[in-house]
Amino acid sequence: MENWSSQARTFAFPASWQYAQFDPNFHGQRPSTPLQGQCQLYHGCQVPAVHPMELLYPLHALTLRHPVSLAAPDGSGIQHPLRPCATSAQLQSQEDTFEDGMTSSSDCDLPPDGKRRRRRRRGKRKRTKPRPLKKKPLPPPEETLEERALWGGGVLGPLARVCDGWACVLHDVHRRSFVSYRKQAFPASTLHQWRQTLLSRICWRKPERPPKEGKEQNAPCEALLPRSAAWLTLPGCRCEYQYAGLRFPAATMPPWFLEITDQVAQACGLKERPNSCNANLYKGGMDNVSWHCDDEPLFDATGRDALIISLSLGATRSFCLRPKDDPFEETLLQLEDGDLCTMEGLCQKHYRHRVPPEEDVSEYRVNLTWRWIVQHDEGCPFHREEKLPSESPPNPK
Ligand SMILES: O=C(O)CCC(=O)C(=O)O
Ligand SMILES: [Fe+2]
Repeated sequence: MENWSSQARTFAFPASWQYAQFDPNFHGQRPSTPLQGQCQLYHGCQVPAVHPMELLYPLHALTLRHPVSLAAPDGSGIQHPLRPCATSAQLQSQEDTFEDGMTSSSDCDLPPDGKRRRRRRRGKRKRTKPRPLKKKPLPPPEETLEERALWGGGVLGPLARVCDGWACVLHDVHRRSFVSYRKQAFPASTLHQWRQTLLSRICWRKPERPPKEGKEQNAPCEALLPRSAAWLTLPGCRCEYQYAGLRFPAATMPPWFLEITDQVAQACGLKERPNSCNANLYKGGMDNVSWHCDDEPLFDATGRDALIISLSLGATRSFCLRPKDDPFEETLLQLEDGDLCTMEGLCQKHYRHRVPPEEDVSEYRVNLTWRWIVQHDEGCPFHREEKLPSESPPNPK
């Protein structure tokens, strides 16, 4: 259990936040630290943010009601762990306000077969103004954890419930979506070494399109992905990872990468090693990943419970999640060096997530997200005609 008073930090709430909502399960107890500002804020209740106010709060995660224009605090000396997600100009941009984040660079643009289709233009002009965010009806309830246990990587989840050191960030039974979070699972020296090795030994790719014919010879290439990435699988697997119209062939996890994988698996209490990992390199604050869900057929994460485990190394970046049916309910997490974070259950079916651009960040960040391939590509030696069966917990004794 976290100690509230020793971890208290000060940050500012801009007036434009309509609500701040704390997940009652997040720390499991009310803060003893007094809150500065015009209203009391307790665990598990919503309060209108009347005016920019300061809170003394040991906060790791926050669920917000839009609009989330995170103004930088202007008072000097205020420590601000919730840094602005973007400049106000960027907040006005399509990226932030599109209903579905379906910008041309969005990673969730692909149909389920993974092939990008050209949309036919019917003489309509390209939309220049963002479509307003819209709340949709709540989807029907998913099976509860009592009705069907959450079973991933050989553990009965959510991880925050069963594994020491983990905190709950999101516990959405209705949408069977859970996010767990763990700090300081590894010593600083290990993190430093992992980061150096990953930076130098992963074959990072940043796909680009060369300038169109007729353009100047040394005109810059167009970046097709706002970050660098790599895709790793267990030895023998040759599944490609396709997203955003791009294809990442499998690189086999080398022994040093398997070592990192196993240490992370141990910190999660896993009984089984994940069989793939998507790696992202953010070379500065403008590298980002837009709203998307990891719904590629390889993982079948919208059809069954899926566990995705993320390790962050280097720069602190914001990680945001919001339900597909309610883009106004946003959960914001600051992922710091060494932080572990999961997405569990049907998170990919019901939520989208992103790492927004942050102008004030200059350091590199490496992020590894381990997953389980359950439907191997046809060209992969592990391919089977039928999908692998869903995991199920052992029979109760
Ligand atoms: O960098 C992150 O924290 C998220 C990466 C992500 O969403 C992905 O690889 O699908
Ligand atoms: Fe993702």
